[in-house]
Amino acid sequence: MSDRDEQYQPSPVALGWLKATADCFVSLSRPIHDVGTSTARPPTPLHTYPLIPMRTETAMCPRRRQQNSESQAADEQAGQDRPVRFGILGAARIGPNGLLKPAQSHPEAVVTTVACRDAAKGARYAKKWGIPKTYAGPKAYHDLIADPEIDAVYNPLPNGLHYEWTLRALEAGKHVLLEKPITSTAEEARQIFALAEQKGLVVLEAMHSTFHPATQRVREIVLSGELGKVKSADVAFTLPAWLSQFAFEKNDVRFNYDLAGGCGMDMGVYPIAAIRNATGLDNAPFEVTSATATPHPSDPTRIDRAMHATRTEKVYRYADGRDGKGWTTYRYQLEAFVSKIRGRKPWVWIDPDTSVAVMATVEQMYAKSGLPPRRSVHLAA
Ligand SMILES: NC(=O)C1=CN([C@@H]2O[C@H](COP(=O)(O)OP(=O)(O)OC[C@H]3O[C@@H](n4cnc5c(N)ncnc54)[C@H](OP(=O)(O)O)[C@@H]3O)[C@@H](O)[C@H]2O)C=CC1
Ligand SMILES: O=C1OC[C@@H](O)[C@H](O)[C@H]1O
Repeated sequence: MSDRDEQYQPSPVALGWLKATADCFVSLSRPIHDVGTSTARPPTPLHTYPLIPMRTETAMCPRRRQQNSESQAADEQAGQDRPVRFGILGAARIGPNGLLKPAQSHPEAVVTTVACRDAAKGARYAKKWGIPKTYAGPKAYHDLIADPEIDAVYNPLPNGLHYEWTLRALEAGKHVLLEKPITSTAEEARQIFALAEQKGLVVLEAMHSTFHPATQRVREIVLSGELGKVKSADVAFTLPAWLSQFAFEKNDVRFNYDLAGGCGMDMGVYPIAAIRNATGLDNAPFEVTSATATPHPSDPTRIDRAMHATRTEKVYRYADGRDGKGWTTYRYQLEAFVSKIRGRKPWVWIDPDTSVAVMATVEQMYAKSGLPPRRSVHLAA
């Protein structure tokens, strides 16, 4: 086993995630006996970046000194000499896992601000997570987006608000880490990426599962052809009903049609993204030939709940015994997002066309199932 191999051995944590949430079953023409080890090199939780770029200023000639102070000024202007400053739109439940905890171990990311419509809730959230600045009230989201001391916005609003608030953030010159599902329609996703490109800003759909090394390893194995050609693929994401009642409130945003809820939106995007990723069909048009929705009792003609399939996967371990101490998918995702903002090449990236393609598949799924299309909404404030 080479040094490179030791860097990466998928962990049981990763496979636990795959088993519990998104089983990806790719049927290959040869049986899986031994899938080998990764040739790719994911970022390791052990590496660090210098926070402040090192500058040595010994006896410089005046010309050099001038150039140096110019480039220093440019760096400062671009904010390259300090961490990316994040603001969160809404005191959302996903905030801690999605950004706050990953940022604690990322030397180039800091969450400085949260905006919450309710002042007391916002203050509790800020205190609990050590966020120095809070905006509250009906203009809170506007205030956060207009804040010149924020470089990137994390948008974990309900699905139906993803589109509007991401466009607003981009218009204000902020990079956006945007929760899944990216938007309510594929066309909205296209518009978001078009605006980001026009403004030279980074938008990433927070499809965190894509960023785990185990996910990338599955892709690598399948695409290498070492196990033969793909014959079929079967992916499912399930949440046990007994857990659902603890995880979600009765009026949860997931079950709210007016906020673009529904299981296909909330959980369906993961299997669609996983199957695209594992088979390398990232942006290929998929034809949804049939879809059947199980109605949700709260809104049976518009909201769907889940069906599921299961699959057991082989268990992998870190060669160096780092079991359980590796990064979460969200942390790998933040690594990629910050790298992109800083002009480095992220180890894994989600192509805008892939996010659009996933959304197009979701749209087709709803159309085939007979449920109405999801729509984005505008916040009154
Ligand atoms: N990547 C992942 O693993 C996960 C991603 N998600 C995604 O994150 C998003 C939010 O999910 P979750 O954190 O569970 O949701 P929450 O209900 O906890 O948070 C949503 C936030 O949206 C704000 N909001 C603004 N307008 C409304 C409105 N009309 N009704 C309700 N809330 C509103 C609220 O902010 P305020 O504080 O201002 O009241 C609230 O905190 C979804 O898009 C979901 O798909 C969710 C869970 C996991
Ligand atoms: O990862 C997740 O797990 C449960 C879902 O309801 C949630 O929104 C999703 O992103």
